[in-house]
Amino acid sequence: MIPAIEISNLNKSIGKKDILKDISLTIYRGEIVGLIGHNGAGKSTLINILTGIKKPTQGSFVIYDNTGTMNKETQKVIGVMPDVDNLYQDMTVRFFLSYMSEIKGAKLSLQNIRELLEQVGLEAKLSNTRIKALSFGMKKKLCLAQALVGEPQLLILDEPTSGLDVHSVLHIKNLLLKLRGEGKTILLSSHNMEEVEKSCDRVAILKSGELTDIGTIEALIYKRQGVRKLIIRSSPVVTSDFLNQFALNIQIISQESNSIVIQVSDDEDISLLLKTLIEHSYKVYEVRSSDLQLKDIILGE
Ligand SMILES: Nc1ncnc2c1ncn2[C@@H]1O[C@H](COP(=O)(O)OP(=O)(O)OP(=O)(O)O)[C@@H](O)[C@H]1O
Repeated sequence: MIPAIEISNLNKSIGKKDILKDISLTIYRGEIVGLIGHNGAGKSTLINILTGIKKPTQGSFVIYDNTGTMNKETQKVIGVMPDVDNLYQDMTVRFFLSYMSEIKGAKLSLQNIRELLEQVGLEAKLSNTRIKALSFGMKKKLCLAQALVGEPQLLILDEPTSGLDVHSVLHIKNLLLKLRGEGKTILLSSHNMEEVEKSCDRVAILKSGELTDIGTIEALIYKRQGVRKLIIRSSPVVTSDFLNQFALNIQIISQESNSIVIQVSDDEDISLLLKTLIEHSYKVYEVRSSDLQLKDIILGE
């Protein structure tokens, strides 16, 4: 695995306030990493440091073999979404994208602009519209289109889907997965835990400026929960006597009037349980995971 971003002992203080505390983190090429944490945890500050908007107080980082500050080489490698408020409101969409591509040393044809807009889910006919006439969601997609100018190897995206409708969120998620398939690296911050669960390979958790954990979602959940749990709703409800009678290697953790929560360590045990229930004319209405989700992890932080 080759690193795309290597952050070493990064600190950021403003006045007497420590905003980022000793962050060390490696993001590998070709992965999507989600940066999550409460409001004020330091996500935007970290992203702003990596994208050259803010300077760290201490520590260093390497992006695609370029150390520290944003130079021309790094700029070519990174695609960054600007803040919606920083868009040039009087420019047309087309002029804005051409202008931004020139800054990056890329040249966009009208066809390239149309393709970029379509990629982010904007209609190509919007290319002659002034930015101030776009809705918030459209502006947000334009910001993403700008990040994609020049086909950068690394995308650093601060809340790319906040404020977007469900279709657009899905569209952007699929776009990010497609880009990852092409070998791009993506670091994104988000409060949308479902989006993070569905698109990120690993998740980094920031809490009050500290990196408290990083790993795959499964690893983060397993670390906190330790075991796999399933809810089974059936008629009649399954009892421990039933499990003992058939020597099923399953432990009941809790029981409701119409369902049980079981702890399992092997998929085969689930299969055997369901088979036994059906053979004994049990009606199984629902089998679902009661595993923690990312939102539970954040709530527990
Ligand atoms: N210019 C500044 N001066 C003083 N404090 C600041 C400044 N910018 C950010 N902070 C503080 O730094 C901390 C981290 O802010 P940051 O915007 O990085 O958090 P975040 O995790 O992105 O939050 P959110 O999820 O709300 O966007 C907050 O406590 C914030 O008040």
